[in-house]
Amino acid sequence: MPGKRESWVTSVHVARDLGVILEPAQIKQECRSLDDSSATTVTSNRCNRGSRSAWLDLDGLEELQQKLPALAKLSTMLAGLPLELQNANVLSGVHLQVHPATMIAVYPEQAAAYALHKDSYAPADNDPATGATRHLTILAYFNDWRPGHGGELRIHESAGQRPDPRHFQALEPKAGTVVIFDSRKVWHAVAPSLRGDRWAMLRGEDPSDAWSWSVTQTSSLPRSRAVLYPQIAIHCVGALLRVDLPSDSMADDFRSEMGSSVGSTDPRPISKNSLAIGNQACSVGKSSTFREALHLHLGELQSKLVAEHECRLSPEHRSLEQLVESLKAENERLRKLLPHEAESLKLERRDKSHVLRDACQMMREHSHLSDPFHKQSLSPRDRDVAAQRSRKGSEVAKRQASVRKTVSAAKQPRPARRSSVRGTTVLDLRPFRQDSQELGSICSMDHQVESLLRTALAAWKEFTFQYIRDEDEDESEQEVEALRQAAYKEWPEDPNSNEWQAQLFRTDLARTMSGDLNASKSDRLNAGPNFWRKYLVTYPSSRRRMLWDLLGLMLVIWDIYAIPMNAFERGPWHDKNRTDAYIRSTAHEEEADYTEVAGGTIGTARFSSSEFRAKIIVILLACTISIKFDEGLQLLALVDRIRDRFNKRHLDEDLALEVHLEASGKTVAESLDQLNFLPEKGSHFRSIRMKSLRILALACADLQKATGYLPGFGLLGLRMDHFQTTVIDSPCALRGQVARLLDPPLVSDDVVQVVKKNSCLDSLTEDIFEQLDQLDEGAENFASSFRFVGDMAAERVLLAARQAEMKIKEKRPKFPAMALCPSLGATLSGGGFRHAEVLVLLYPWSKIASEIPGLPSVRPRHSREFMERQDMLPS
Ligand SMILES: O=C(O)CCC(=O)C(=O)O
Ligand SMILES: [Fe+2]
Repeated sequence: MPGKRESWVTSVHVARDLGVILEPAQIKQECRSLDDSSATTVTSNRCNRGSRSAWLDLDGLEELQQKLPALAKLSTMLAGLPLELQNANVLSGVHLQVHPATMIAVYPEQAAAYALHKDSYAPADNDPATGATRHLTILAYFNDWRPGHGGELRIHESAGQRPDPRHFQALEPKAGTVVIFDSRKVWHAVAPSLRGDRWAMLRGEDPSDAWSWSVTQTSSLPRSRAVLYPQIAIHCVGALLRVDLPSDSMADDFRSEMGSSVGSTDPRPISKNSLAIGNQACSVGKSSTFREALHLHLGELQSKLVAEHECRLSPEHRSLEQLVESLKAENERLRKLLPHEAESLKLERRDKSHVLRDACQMMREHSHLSDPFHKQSLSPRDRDVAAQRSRKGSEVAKRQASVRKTVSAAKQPRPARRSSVRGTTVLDLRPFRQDSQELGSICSMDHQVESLLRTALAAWKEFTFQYIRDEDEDESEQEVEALRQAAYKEWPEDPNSNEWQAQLFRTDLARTMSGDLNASKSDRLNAGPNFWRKYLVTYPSSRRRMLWDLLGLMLVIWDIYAIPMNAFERGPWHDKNRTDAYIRSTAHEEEADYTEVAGGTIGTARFSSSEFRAKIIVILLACTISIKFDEGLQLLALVDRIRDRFNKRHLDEDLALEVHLEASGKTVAESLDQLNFLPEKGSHFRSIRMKSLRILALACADLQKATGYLPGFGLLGLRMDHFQTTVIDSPCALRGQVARLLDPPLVSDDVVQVVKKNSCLDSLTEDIFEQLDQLDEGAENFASSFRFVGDMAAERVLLAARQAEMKIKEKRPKFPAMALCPSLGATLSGGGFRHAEVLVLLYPWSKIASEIPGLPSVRPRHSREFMERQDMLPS
């Protein structure tokens, strides 16, 4: 039965946690030996970059079994799946053939990825060599995958013809995961593998009989028990095709398999996970046979756990529901009993804490005696003690009755009511609510007894507070509060909240059971090495506590605001005396808006500090940057002016970096008039340079995302042609070319230089120069990287890179030109985009890609209205 999921997900079926069966360690070892012996070759596919693969031939199975037994086993297991699926009637009439070979592929660390694709573009795009149209893709993984390792299989949404590159479901290539999908429908990609080599086994089956095996041929393959498992797991976890097991004999098989894997003959442990999967399967699966099998599995597992935990629950108390019922009855009984007890307690009101303690002790005694577990488990000696305690209890009652007689005008006790008294303890049944299923009963007996008593005590306490409140309405609040706090200290509500408190309680319980009712309070409080901790606990609804919390909240809010603001250099908006400050803040906002528009790419903080709201969108077309503005005329004027002066100065040169501007509202001349622009101050050009790095980084991230992380996309590189450090009359401080660079070398994290606003420019230059100088002529695989935050550090990076390059050119004229490739680093803090960390790679300006293939419409996320205004809608 198909599960109710989004249509694009239903056609992908995933089975996880088959690790026990897949034997990942052995498989991986064999994979490595395969790779080491050069049996793998580089995959020839224009979407696939860097992966290597090999084919395992089913025809030569015997040889394969000898050389690579684990791979052979997994391969036949996967090859057997179509037959199993066909037997189970889940292929809805399609008669599959089976490909006679299985592919094994490795995506080496940081060196491979697979762009968005389908495995079959039937019917138009048949494999020209064979005419085959692949129908079913089967993948199995055996990697020790952890978050951050990359290499996820991305299943993209593809409602229409074109998949949405930003909308996908990522599946981790973890050991034990098997994925099956329709090769003709499902668009998918493999994210770059970031850590460790990523291995996968892949089979593609198709219905054409031109060259493949018939499905039934696979029945002669060795049917290891593993063939059975993925199918079952697929049935239950995916909740998709059909849930009945195909035949009774298979169900029997499964049962016996389960039995043997649970029993002690199998050295491999049944993990908690397999139980969780089982549970999930139970609720999802509809197959009675399968459920039976699972119950069997759970039953055995449970008895194993029970044995392990030495749980001595008698059958009649197994069910927690029963326990709760008896507890409720007990509470009811206590409730009836309490008004009379309270009547006598009233007499001793002068020392209420004392009363409370006595009451609690009585209660404990009571609960202890009526607890079914104790009756059942008490030794004869314990029973004697208990009987003694019971007599003692009735003595107390007698004493209280006699006191009661001496009160001449005893009032009728008020009925206990659930009043809204502040601080009333709510009856706490939490330990019992958690899990009423079989597994719940495996919780330790100690805990149940403790919970039972604690709940009863809570009921008692609740009543006592009510009573006090009812009787002493005239009594001052503080007194009641003091009492409550004393009680709170003595009887913490949650036994698990604090180890020490739990220990205290256990000490109490032990004392109660051994008859030592007179143990003094101070004795108990001083028990344990951490007795002073109680002084740190404040009653939750006390004013002191509330004040404390408020103070904490304010500090947290301040930190959220202040830390990102102070961590880096101060922004120009702090400088009230600078007349050009507003230009910079506008420039800053422009970037903020850019990020907002690019929100799909980077979760950003929006910064809006002034009325200069600039709407900007950057579209990268080949080597031209177009900037479209909506508002923000000051910024517009600034950029316009930069361009004008720039062009005047460099009439004779090609301008690789073109800036197209469009404005609405005032004319440029009008804006220029408004622009209080002081070029000699110069420092705001830092932010312009920084801005160009950031915009490049953003554009690159955006384009990579829009093209589905096509690894072939490369990086956007900036080549500095002209760089002016001291600005005299020209605001043009940076001139360069932007291009897409292919095959940028990878740099490992540990050689990244951190550049600060006060880093020494000369030594930075020297460092880079030395690195460059060590390289061979025409070196292409060189890369140096810098990490920094803020305009001043950006200035240093640009200057140092430029100076080092000039220096090396002087010494070695043939040295290749360098490019800077910015990308956004990890710490995009709350202080705004200005404080985003930028990572800049410096490497040879080579292998330039001339155009970006299939450039998608930029930012489809943006509102239609805005796109219309910006002429962005496709005609
Ligand atoms: O390895 C993977 O996860 C998928 C590989 C793939 O899509 C392919 O080879 O067609
Ligand atoms: Fe694929």
